[in-house]
Amino acid sequence: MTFITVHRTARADVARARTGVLLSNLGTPEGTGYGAVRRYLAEFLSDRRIIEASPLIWKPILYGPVLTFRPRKSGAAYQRIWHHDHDESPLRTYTRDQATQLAQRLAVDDVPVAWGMRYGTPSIRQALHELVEQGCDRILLAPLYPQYSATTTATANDQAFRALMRMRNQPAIRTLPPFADHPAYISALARSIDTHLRTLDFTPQMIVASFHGLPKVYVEKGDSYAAECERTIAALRHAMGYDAAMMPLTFQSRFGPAKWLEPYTAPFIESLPARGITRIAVITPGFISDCIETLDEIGNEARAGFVHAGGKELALVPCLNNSPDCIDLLENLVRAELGGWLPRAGAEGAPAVTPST
Ligand SMILES: C=CC1=C(C)c2cc3[nH]c(cc4nc(cc5[nH]c(cc1n2)c(C)c5CCC(=O)O)C(CCC(=O)O)=C4C)c(C)c3C=C
Ligand SMILES: [Fe+2]
Ligand SMILES: [Fe+2]
Repeated sequence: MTFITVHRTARADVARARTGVLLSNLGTPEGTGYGAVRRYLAEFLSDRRIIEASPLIWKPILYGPVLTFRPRKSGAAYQRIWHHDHDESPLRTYTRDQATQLAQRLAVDDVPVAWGMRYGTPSIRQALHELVEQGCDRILLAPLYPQYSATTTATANDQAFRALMRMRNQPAIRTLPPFADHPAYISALARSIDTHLRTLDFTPQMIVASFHGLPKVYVEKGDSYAAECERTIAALRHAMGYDAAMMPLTFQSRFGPAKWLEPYTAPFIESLPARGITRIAVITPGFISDCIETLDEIGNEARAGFVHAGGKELALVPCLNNSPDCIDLLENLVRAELGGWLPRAGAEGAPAVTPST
């Protein structure tokens, strides 16, 4: 193996002792065109944490029908939700904003914050090197998923450890645990839902909580994701005073022919008008940032299906995104995890950090 020597790595110079935070998220294509979306999907769907099937079986399917047809369909969906002013996806805008604002909160403790994407750019490797180059010898990896899944949290951390494998002087590492029913997450969610519902000119008869789905077999093999979604929704119902009939749990984003977690969001929503439920709100507590899954799959596709089935109103409640509540939450989670690593600025033998060249 070739080791990468990053300039200003920590151990060679203890005077540069510093703690950093790396926020990671899933990733997103560079553009909405066929080529950009194909490159993104090829990287995403080649991850063995995402598709566990043998590559001998999966690769011909991936490089055959999937990467021939899916980029056009997904590209059109990205185009509908694209942040054209910044020429980037919403997930990218919100993740960057979260990192920038969290960095402002942590500047007082001299803790830099970098952000990276599991698929696409900026990569988790780039973000890690950015922190090491700023003299960080202690790094908190913070995958921005409230509920753990091997397909999200674990693969984000794997990617950071792949980059660490190539460093001669590794920083010390901590990872942020999932925060499915953390009181700070539940109260931020409850407050944002409540605030949004007050802006509506109708009272929803039901608040559907739609989470990203997962193949059932992954859960049967031990992925704790489904149990974590249950924990989120139980805590949220409790906090908001709703029962399961008023706030049902559903799963979206099924991909491929296998069985995924049920009930599926789209058919569930489409069944409601026949039961006299024509005015609903949808929340997506498996995402802290709006993305193609929330804005297009729910905000466009599910809404169209609901209206087609006789529904009158569907209000999509925004994710926490770059709201002050979201930054408060991230600061709260991160500071709790940095216990014992802060404060070090001004500690004896730890002079101020001044990156050298
Ligand atoms: C094919 C299998 C997939 C698994 C397993 C999966 C798990 C999973 N994903 C998220 C969060 C997000 N997924 C997003 C997009 C997305 N997801 C899949 C497939 C799987 N996800 C695909 C193919 C795509 C791309 C879009 C599309 O073509 O439909 C996103 C949004 C990214 C964006 O740029 O907006 C997020 C976020 C979770 C939480 C999860 C398991 C729990
Ligand atoms: Fe996904
Ligand atoms: Fe989707």
